[in-house]
Amino acid sequence: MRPPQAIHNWQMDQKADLNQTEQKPQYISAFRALSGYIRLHLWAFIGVFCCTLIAILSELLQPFLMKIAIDDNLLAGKNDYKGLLVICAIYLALSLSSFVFTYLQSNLLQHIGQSIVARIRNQLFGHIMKQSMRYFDRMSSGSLITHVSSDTEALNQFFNQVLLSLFRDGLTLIFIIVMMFQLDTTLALYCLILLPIISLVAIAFRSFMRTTYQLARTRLSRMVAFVAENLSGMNLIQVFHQQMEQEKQFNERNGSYFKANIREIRTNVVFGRTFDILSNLSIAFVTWIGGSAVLDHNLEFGVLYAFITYIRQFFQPINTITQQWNTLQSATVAVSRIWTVFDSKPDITDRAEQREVLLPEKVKGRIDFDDISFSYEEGIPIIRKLDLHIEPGELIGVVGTTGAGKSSLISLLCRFYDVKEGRIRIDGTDVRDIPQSTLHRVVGLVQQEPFLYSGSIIDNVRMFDESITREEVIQACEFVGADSIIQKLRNGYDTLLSERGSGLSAGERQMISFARIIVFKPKILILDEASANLDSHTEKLIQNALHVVSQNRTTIVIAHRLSTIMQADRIIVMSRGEIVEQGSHKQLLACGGHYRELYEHSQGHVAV
Ligand SMILES: Nc1ncnc2c1ncn2[C@@H]1O[C@H](COP(=O)(O)OP(=O)(O)OP(=O)(O)O)[C@@H](O)[C@H]1O
Repeated sequence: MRPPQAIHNWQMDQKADLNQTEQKPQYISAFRALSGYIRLHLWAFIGVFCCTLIAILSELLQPFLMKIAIDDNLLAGKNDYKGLLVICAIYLALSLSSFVFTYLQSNLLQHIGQSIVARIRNQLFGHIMKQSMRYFDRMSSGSLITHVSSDTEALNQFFNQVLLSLFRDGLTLIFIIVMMFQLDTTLALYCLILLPIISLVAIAFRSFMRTTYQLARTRLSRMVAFVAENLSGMNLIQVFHQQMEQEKQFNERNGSYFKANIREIRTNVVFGRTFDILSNLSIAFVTWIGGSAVLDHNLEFGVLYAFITYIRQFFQPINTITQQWNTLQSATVAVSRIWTVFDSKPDITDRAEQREVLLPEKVKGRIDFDDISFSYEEGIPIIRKLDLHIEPGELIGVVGTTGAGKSSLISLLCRFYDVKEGRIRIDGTDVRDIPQSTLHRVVGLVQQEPFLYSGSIIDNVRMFDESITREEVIQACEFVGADSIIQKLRNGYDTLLSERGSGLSAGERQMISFARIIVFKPKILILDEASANLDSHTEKLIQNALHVVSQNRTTIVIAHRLSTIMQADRIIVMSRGEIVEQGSHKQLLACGGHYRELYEHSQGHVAV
């Protein structure tokens, strides 16, 4: 069976990429989406707020303390050494407090952020797992991986950078302004004149930085997509000697990413330095205005000193908040992308009023396809009015040309999709009335490309179900004849398979799936035969395995080699979603129709 989502992966990745750049951030809905999670950690957030408050106050009181030391002690000529010592001690205590509470605040916020992101990641994965096949036809695996990895990472940055900055820098700004007004209203008002200029510069840079940031991200994702595509098509590249060509294309993409990065860095540096210049201009301005006031004895020197320190501190938070803008934007886009996934509902669900109408151990295995019709897309029929009735224990072979609808028929029986018209019944019960967990215990599937997980052979046969013993697994493998294959592997049953069982041939993987069937004992077995040419030894092993596994089971075999199903009780010949012939091998040969044609092709060693 062809994995449906593989068809348009590349094209869809491109689409996903375009969507990523086109999507506009929607701040309010993003905050609304996250608010439920934030509420769960409300007390911790209040803790962060308090720590931030104490840390900022500790920091901002230091210049004020210096002002007291200068004006009330040093310049007052009191020679109060003890008072000076007390001020120094308080200064140190404030520094310590600032250090401790900044540490607590950022640790607490990191902890909240990581917990929220871990929870969202879990929910997202769980949600994706519940989707039906139609969803995976629409979504590329690449974009789903992006949602679970990069998008949740963007959220992580939101909590650890943006939120931290909004808390800390926002409050710092407010407190600096309050302290300035506290010290001297006139001088504070002069400083506020600077605010519109600072804001204009920040806004101008923000849009410029957004463009350079997005350019760099788009070029990075194009480069990553290129690498991923090349890795998956490596054999093709090597067969066609395309290494040099691909290297050239990679160099181009890498070069343009490099340029975009340099542009982004340059913009950031220019922005940072512009702020430095603005900060120095402000200091010069305040020194001139404040200094004149000091000379005229209208202002105390300590106040001027504190003002200059506050001006220096004033620019830092504005700078940081502006720099966080891009992170805020990508986090907002990530939230809307994640919530689009959360919004999708599986179209195959258990009916609410479902009762356990079918007991898996009591199933006899009768299957009825009652005049079923089906299409993946509206207006393109794949199965048309197909009527087929299979007796318990029957072995049915299904043959037909490529695209005839054989795999689709099986997908409908497994309820990966629902029929458009008609119904499919198992022992008289409509599959839509059978809970999916029961249905999948009744119907066992050995796929054309069986999926093996990273893990040992034992775990792959028992699907990590620890209640199935090692002995049962070994017995099952011996029963289907997979034992001889497994014994040849380096560590026998404990051999660790790499991702998707890539160390084994298609035939060997199918043999392991046969053992799964024995272990899980489904009453109905579907085999989508491996279409790859198998060596005669493995082919014989598979035929023997099929023979033993099909005993006392209703078995449907989608055959790519007629030799597999010549002994079947009945052979169904499909063409364009319809059954065009059915009967035994001999009867169909005698008819001289489609089957005979297929048989003659196969005798000429052409795959069916
Ligand atoms: N997920 C899908 N989305 C849209 N169309 C699909 C999907 N899967 C299959 N099709 C289309 O449905 C038709 C029947 O496909 P199906 O895989 O059932 O044929 P098949 O007889 O099993 O072919 P093969 O022997 O090559 O596996 C084909 O035209 C195919 O392109």
